[in-house]
Amino acid sequence: MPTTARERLTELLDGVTDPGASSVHRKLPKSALSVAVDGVGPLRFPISDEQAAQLRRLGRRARFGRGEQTLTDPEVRDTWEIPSDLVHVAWTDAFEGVLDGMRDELGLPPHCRLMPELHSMLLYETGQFFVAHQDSEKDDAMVGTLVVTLPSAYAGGELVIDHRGQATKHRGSRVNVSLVAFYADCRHQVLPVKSGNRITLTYNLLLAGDGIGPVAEGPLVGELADCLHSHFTTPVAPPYGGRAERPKRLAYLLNHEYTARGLSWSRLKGSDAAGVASLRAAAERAGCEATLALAEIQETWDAYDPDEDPWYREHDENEEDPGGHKDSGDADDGRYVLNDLIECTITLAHWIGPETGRLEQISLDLGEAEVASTTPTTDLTPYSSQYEGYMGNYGNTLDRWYRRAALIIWPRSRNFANRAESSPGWALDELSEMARAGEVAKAREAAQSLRPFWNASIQSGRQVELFGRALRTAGALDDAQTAALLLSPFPLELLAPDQAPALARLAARHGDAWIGDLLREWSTGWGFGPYVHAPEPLRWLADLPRLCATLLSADDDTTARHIVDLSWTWFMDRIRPVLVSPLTSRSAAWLTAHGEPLSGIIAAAAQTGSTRVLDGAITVANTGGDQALVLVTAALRVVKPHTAGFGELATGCAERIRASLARPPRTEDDWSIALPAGCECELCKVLGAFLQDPKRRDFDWPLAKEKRRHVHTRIDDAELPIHHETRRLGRPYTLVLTKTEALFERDRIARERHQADLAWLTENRDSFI
Ligand SMILES: O=C(O)CCC(=O)C(=O)O
Ligand SMILES: [Fe+2]
Repeated sequence: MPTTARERLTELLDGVTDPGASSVHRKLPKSALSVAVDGVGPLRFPISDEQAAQLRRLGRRARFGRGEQTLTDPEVRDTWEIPSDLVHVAWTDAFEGVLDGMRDELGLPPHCRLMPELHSMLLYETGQFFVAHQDSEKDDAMVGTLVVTLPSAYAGGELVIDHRGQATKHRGSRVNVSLVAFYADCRHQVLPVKSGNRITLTYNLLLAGDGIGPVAEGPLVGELADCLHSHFTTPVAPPYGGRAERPKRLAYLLNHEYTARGLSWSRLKGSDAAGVASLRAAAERAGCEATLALAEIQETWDAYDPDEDPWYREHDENEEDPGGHKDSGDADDGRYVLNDLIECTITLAHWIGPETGRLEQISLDLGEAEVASTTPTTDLTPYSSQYEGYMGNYGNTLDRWYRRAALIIWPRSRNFANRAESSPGWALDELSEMARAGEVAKAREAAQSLRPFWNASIQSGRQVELFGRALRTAGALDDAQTAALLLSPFPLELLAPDQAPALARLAARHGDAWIGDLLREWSTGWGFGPYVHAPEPLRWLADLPRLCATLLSADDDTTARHIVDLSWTWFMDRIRPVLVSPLTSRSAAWLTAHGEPLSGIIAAAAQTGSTRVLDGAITVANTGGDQALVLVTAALRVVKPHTAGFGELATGCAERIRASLARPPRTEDDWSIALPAGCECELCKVLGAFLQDPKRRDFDWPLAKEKRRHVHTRIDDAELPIHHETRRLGRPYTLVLTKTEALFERDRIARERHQADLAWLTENRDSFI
């Protein structure tokens, strides 16, 4: 007994839509067609070995498509293709009738016609084959393929058509013409020919006329409309708790597969035509809108590889081995054993724009309660899959990706909000359009309906492109609260100089508090940890002077100063932990990479007169350790000569380097090393004392495993010039520490670097102002 409206709807559709065949087979007498090939003459049926040999001489190795490419690979496709401009085919009238019969059996509406378009003539000699594949749609109107096998004597070479795990084998004949038509989404293959020659003509089947299915008669449409009504009025609790809400839409997944090119109201395959026609009529009756869409589906299964030894997996304690990570393509997919479906996400990626009628890119995640289908996704073949072996934190998984078409239905009352959620760019343009037409109040009200999902839709969409549109729309709607709503989801680093004037206009209109709040919100997205590699905001900071110059020339000092302030705060939060960590090769490289953003902030601070920032930078340079010196030197190295803001920094920096050089160099017998702060434990006290002692070079230290590990880690993290080794003798083992010559080498290199920096600073003294 179906319980939800969705289940009732699925059952109704399942009951009335005749699934139609996915492939159909006919035999015709050999008199049904005549074929002549230039250079060979008329073919005589059954085709003799001699004529086959003549065809072979005209043939080229057949190619096949993969994605955008056309390839030859005899491992995939081993057959000869006779150039189709040499081939002339004449059918008797019987052919028309056969095509109409095939159309009906495939479940296509009676008022349209299948139009065959000769694609190629193929010759399979003994041993030749074509592995499983799906034909590409070579024309927008193409719905399937027709394979005509000409009469000849051969064995093997069966055409195997797969549909939802069911394989149908078709054999040709010595005396008859054999015709097989199938939908373009069926995978098929030609098994190796065991003896003789197999000769086929392949046709693209185009659908002519309006293929929109008939709307079922009787009570069905009314019943479906009732289901839709109850679906949209019954709140559903989310699977992981929370408040029950009414579903916003219903996505009915179609039975056949469609490519972006082939998705069209008038070219639906088999049962889909009738199902969609009835459901669309029901949507109309229930006051709903409907359109066709393409969904990306990802399933994650708890799965295992029966060939993998489970004992080995569970008992493997080898620390060196991070676990068996293995990728596999779909060819391997079938060998895994599936346990539970852990997760399934369905995202709409394209739809036929309800207004434009054209395929548009969208991005919208569907909830479980928003999806219905008569064909379970597991019956289909994934277009890609990946097996992930045991990774330590949870078991093995098999990910599978599918593409499915869907009819999306939503209540007309939610038209604006629903479409906006799938396509935020459309929503922004639509709001601007309303405002331009003088309907500003209506536009503001519509904008309010975006609130529940606006952040999420913008963050999953193409933000760069949407940002400019959001600024324009916020201007057109001319209301502080609405503008804040529309703009809040964006990150600050999207703000480019050419958008600065639009932002300055909004700031002037809505006031200092408004722009302050907005900028603060934009900058909270910058929550990166100190070692996360995040080049985008850094590049944006380096370019800050250009942005500020544009704002200043638009007379917006306040916004410019706010931005410099927020940038400095963010930058310092990011840099602070590294300034107090040991200076290692890794942290030095990281700090150097921050020189350019720092110079951007300082130059912008000088432009905007932000003394807090300028003073802050000087304090860091004068009071920070060697780490700060690395950072500030890197910043000075990249500033353009005569950029304001750097004079005092350059002087302070030079003084500190001079002071450091004035200290006497390490003497030959001084082996003392400072252990950086960071741990106060007993072990570190012992380690620190050994390091500090200028006389001691070696230390044999009996220590248990965990303790040895702690000491290693301290030494390695700080890149100290100490060699460490475990002598595996006695209990506990002995950790052998030895100070290395690198200690002196490093000192020498540091002095040389200081000398070079000082010389450079002195030489360029006048360019820092
Ligand atoms: O030769 C056949 O039976 C089928 C050939 C085929 O699958 C193709 O050309 O795509
Ligand atoms: Fe094919």
